[in-house]
Amino acid sequence: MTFDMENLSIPIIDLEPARTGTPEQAAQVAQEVYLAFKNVGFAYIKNHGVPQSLVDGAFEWSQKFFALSQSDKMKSPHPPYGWYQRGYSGVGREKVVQMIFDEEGIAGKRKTPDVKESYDLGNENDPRLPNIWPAEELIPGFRAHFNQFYEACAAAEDLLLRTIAIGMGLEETFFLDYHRNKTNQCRLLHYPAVEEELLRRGEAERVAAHSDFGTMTILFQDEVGGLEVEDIHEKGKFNPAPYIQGTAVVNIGDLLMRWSNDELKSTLHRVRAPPLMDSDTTRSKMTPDRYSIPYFISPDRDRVIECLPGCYGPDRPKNYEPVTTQQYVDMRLNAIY
Ligand SMILES: O=C(O)CCC(=O)C(=O)O
Ligand SMILES: [Fe+2]
Repeated sequence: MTFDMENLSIPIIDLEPARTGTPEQAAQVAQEVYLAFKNVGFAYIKNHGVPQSLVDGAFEWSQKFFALSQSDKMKSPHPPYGWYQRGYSGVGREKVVQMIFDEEGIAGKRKTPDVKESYDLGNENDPRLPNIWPAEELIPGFRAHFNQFYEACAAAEDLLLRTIAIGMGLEETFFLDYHRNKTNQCRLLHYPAVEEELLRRGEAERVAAHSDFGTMTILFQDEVGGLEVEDIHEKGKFNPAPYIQGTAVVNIGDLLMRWSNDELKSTLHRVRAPPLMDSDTTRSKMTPDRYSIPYFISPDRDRVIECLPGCYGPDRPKNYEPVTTQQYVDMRLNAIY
C-alpha cells in the first residue's frame, strides 16, 4: 500500500524505556506520550507489551468467529440495551453517532448504515456485565484466548496509565488508582467487503466520525487500512492512520479529555475505504474485509471524575461538573444502540 510516512501526523513512540529504562529515560518517554495526547490525541505505540503472538491469535479467532453462520453468531447476542456491551451485534445494529442524544437526531443518522459486525467482551470477573460467550463446542479455545488477551491488554493499560501520569506531573499511580477493576471493553470488529464506491460516496460507512468515550483506547488493526483521524489543524480534514507493524494505535477518550479540562485531546476518527491500491479507478471495486480489535479503557464505574490537579487554576476555570464514570459512559452508550 502506498503511504507517505513523511506526512504521518501521529507520532510513533517506543514505550520500552518506560518499562526497562532509567527514570530519566522513562520521564523522556512520558513527555513524548503526554505531548502526543495533548497535541494529536493519538499515538502509535511500539513495545506496548501485548505479545505479538496474542495479537495474531486474536485476529485468527476473530476471523473464525465471524465466519460462523449467522444463526450460530446470534446464539450469543448483544442484549437490546446500549449499556450492556457484550455479545454479538450483526451488521446495521449499531450506529455510531457523535453526541446526538435526541431520538429524532439518532434516527436521522441511522439512515446511512455502518457496515460492520461486532462481538464485545469484558472482564470475566465483572458482576455487572457478565460475558456472553459463544458455546465452547462451537468455537473451542476462543474464550480462553480472549481471556488471556484481555489480561495482556490490561497490563499494557497499566504501563500507559503510569506513563501518562508521569508526563502530566502527577503521582505515577494516580490513574492506576482509578482503574483497579479493569471494567474495560474489548471489541472484535469485522467490516465485510463492500463496494468501494458506496464508501467513497458516503452511501455506506464503516464507522462514522466519532470520539471514544472512556479514558483511552488501545486499537489493533489489520493491514487493510481505512482508519482516518481528524487533522488537529484543520477541522473536517481526515488523515489516514495506516497499519504499522508492531504497533498499536492508542487514543484518548472523552472522559480523560474532560478529566484533564481539555488538555488531552479526544480526537475524531472514522473508518472509510482504504487508500486506493493502484491507479485503476475505473472498475467498481470491492474493498477487502477488514478486522480490528479496540480495547476501550474506562475508570472504575463508581469513581467521580473531576478536574485533575494541575489542570485548573485562577486563570483556568474548570470546564465541567464532576461526573461518575457510570453516569457518563451509560449516557454515551445508550445513544448508539
Ligand atoms: O476499526 C477501527 O479501526 C476503529 C474502530 C473505532 O474507532 C471504534 O470502534 O471506536
Ligand atoms: Fe473509535
